[in-house]
Amino acid sequence: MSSGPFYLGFDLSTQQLKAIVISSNLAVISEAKVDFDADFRTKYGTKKGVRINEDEGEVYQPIAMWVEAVDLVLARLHEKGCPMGQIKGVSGSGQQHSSVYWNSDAETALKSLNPRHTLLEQLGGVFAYEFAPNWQDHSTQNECDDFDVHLGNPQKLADVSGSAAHHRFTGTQILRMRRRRPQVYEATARISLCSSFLASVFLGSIAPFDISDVTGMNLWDISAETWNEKLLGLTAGGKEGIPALRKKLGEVPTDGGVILGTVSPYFTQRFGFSEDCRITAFTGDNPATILCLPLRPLDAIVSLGTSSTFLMNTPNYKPDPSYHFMNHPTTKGHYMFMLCYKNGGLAREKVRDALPKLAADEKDLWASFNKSVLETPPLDVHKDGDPAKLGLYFPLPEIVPNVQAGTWRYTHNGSSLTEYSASSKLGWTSQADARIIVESQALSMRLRSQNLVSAIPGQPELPAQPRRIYLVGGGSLNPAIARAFGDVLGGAEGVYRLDVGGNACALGGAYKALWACERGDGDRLQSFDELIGARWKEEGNVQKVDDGYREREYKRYGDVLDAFEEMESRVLSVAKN
Ligand SMILES: Nc1ncnc2c1ncn2[C@@H]1O[C@H](COP(=O)(O)OP(=O)(O)O)[C@@H](O)[C@H]1O
Ligand SMILES: O=C(CO)[C@@H](O)[C@H](O)COP(=O)(O)O
Repeated sequence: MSSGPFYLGFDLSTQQLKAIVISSNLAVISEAKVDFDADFRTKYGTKKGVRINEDEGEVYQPIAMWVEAVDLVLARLHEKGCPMGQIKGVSGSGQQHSSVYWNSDAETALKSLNPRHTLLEQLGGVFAYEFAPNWQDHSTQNECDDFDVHLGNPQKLADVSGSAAHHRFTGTQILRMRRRRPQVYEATARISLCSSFLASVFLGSIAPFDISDVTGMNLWDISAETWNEKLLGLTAGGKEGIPALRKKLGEVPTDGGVILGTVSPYFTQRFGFSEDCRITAFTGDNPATILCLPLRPLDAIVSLGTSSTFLMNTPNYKPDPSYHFMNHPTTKGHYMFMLCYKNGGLAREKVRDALPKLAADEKDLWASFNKSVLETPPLDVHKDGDPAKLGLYFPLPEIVPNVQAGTWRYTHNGSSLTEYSASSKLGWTSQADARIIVESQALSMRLRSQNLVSAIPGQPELPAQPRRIYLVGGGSLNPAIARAFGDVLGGAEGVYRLDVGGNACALGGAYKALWACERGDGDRLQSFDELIGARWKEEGNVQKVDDGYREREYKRYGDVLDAFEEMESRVLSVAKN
């Protein structure tokens, strides 16, 4: 094992709490995780990590479950022999947008944690609301409507805050909390995001928001680097409510590498952390993902977790209501471009579960799904003249585009788009669905990112496309998905999978802790890219899993992009009527 110092990164995602420990030279030393459904079974009443109130569109998670998971994941790291005493810095990530409402006892309780008792025993009573709205929550349509008009229109809101109003964005969630549960809003002393909640537990004091994660709230003015007064007024119910809301939100340090303090004595005494182990700002899971490798402009990351996201690092701020721009978590003047789909992993699982079972499925849950994807030709066009198949598979209401749940199947014969009907002579098998859902997710990403890609320097003969596509998240383990994403999205240098693919956000968190602790200062201050870029080696960290750009396929999918867009608008216009 390498010798210390070591750095610890967390990821508090929808279904799990993951931890990863790395050395200064970026070697992975130890990993552990808690899976909410598997480890806590029925204790918290969650399914796929969340609870749902269908009537109101609320999707939420018990905070007690997160609190209990912190002790458990650390106990697991400890049992594995992880040298806790040599951990010099801690950071991490949390699912974005999710909010925690602390009451006025919280600060004192965090400061006086007793290592002889569990966190859960001591933090049970410090929340004004015992649940955290999950990013899949869609209870805030009225609040989104209010946000979208408050600065004039959705584009103006996107210009200021990086995004138009979204159900899961924290500003709309806080506004709904004030309207729907005014007693909770009143009793709330501080509000955290999931990321700053986790940082607070380690710090033993309520931690500020991170400069990147704060841009997932619809409240932060990105260019002014401060809260937007008008949006605070809307959320607080008028000008007079703004000071109280500001207090709940706190100050936001603009430096992503800020050291917040040292670890709470609870962790030194209970798990053997060193007293000088430093806590740095925790960020969102997507911002942390772009920190898991030195990501150049024109590289793209596709995260295939519960949600699917498409991420790029760019110096160009070009906000639009249909996607998100967020502050880069470490690099001032850079932004994270993001598309976020609610129907990612769970939608693919639904299609997978409808397939006829194969013997191979006993060993690999994805065997029949993968066979179907690989044996179905692009767009299910078996021979010249067959129409292309296009579909949208949204078991949950979708974010991109903002449409209700449903499944839609269309065919396109080169000039016209027709809704598929079961009575059509043309067959549409469940095997075709496997290929079409994966293509559809990638086509949506290609459609919306086309203005961000350009010709690759040194390869002017290639059409504009990402240079590399990196796959991360649970679905990155899947070779058939890698192949189909390469077919649709290209990737001039290929499609790569991160070796800790399911743990990319936690790894990005660990790199952030390392950078914050070792970046130096004054004239010797190193940027994240300089520090991590100099230590990061491709070998052992990423594997090429697909060639990416194939001229014929890339063109074939390019030819149906307009039809795909048209299918989305038809679905949207029917949904609106
Ligand atoms: N071999 C695989 N093929 C496709 N999807 C997979 C595979 N293994 C895991 N997954 C998907 O990964 C998802 C979990 O990914 P993960 O990144 O851990 O999620 P999260 O961070 O949202 O909790 C599951 O919903 C599952 O559908
Ligand atoms: O809402 C978003 C991004 O805007 C989601 O990407 C969440 O950040 C959670 O993602 P998982 O990692 O749990 O899938």
